[in-house]
Amino acid sequence: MNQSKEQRILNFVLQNAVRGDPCSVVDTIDKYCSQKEWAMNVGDEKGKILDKTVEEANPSVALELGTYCGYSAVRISRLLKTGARLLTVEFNPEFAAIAKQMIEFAGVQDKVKLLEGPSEEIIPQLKKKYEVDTLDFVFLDHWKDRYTPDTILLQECNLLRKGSILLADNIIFPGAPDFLNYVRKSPHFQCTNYPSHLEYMQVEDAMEKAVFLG
Ligand SMILES: COCc1ccccc1-c1cc(O)c2[nH]cnc(=O)c2c1
Ligand SMILES: [Mg+2]
Repeated sequence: MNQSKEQRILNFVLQNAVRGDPCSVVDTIDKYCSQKEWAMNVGDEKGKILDKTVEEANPSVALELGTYCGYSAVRISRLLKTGARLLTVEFNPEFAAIAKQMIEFAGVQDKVKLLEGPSEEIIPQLKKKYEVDTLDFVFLDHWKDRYTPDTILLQECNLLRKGSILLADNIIFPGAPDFLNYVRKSPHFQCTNYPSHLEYMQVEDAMEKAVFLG
């Protein structure tokens, strides 16, 4: 049975990156996906915006929606302070299996908890099942049509606190117009747009930061 693209990405990392070195894993995925096969990792250009936002948030508890191969989970967790943790949600079981191995190879498994299932089912479980009080940082990088309902759900579940930082990928491409509308019109969010490019391409994209005001 021939391999998936995601399996090929993982294999390239296992053979070329340094075990236990998150930066080497991130750089190796970028090398493969810019030179051999495009894949929907946030990439290095938008990754630098992600890094800055994570450093600004300095989260004790972070949530990622959309793990894919684990690129941004490794990228985020490498910046977390001692004792801080990242919960990352992936709906696709094949992607989750790849990401689990990627996270373990990078050596960040003690900081990252991979939750497999639909975000709309997992978000309401975060407080009781995963012992979350509130989220300091949320990276939205899953299905664009879930950005708005999941942002509303996070509020309904009292998972945001004054100052919680949301960062959303793919604001332009594939695009999340309803999310942009929602957060920019809401009195509960202070928004900032970060123009960038689609990963590994010379196509316009952007990220949107939305700080919850309480
Ligand atoms: C499956 O489409 C892949 C694709 C094709 C063309 C342009 C953009 C994308 C794209 C890029 C991303 O960063 C993404 N991030 C998260 N969930 C996505 O579905 C996603 C899609
Ligand atoms: Mg994306």
